[in-house]
Amino acid sequence: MSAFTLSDLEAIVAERAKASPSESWTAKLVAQGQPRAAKKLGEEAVETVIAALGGDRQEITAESADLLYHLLVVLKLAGIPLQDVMAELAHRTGQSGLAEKAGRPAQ
Ligand SMILES: N=c1c2ncn([C@@H]3O[C@H](COP(=O)(O)OP(=O)(O)OP(=O)(O)O)[C@@H](O)[C@H]3O)c2ncn1[C@@H]1O[C@H](COP(=O)(O)O)[C@@H](O)[C@H]1O
Repeated sequence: MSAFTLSDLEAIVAERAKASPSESWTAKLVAQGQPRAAKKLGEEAVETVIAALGGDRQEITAESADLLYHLLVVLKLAGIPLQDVMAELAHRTGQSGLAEKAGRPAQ
């Protein structure tokens, strides 16, 4: 199993967002703004749905990777740390310990 995490990818996105748009897809997307990034996210979501319906494991895996990457770009442009999303997910488990661990106070 890979030790690479979404947090690692979030840090890469933050770093590459500062690069020149001519040398980085991330920087290019960020420079084009949220409408373009959100449209790209939508496209990747549709491609993931199509792959899921096709049932090819490799395609589903590749499209899911594209989807998660583009989601992180959209979150970056929205100014929302991944940790906030994880805290929301933890909160939904109803386990206050998990929610606090993910950075959201238990309610
Ligand atoms: N995980 C990704 C990742 N997934 C997908 N993509 C890019 O997303 C782009 C869009 O994918 P598409 O299949 O839609 O390509 P396309 O049809 O040519 O794009 P358009 O015609 O829609 O413009 C491609 O250029 C992919 O390379 C990614 N680009 C970057 N990353 C990560 O971000 C890091 C930094 O990348 P740069 O910002 O390019 O340095 C990389 O090392 C990776 O870790």
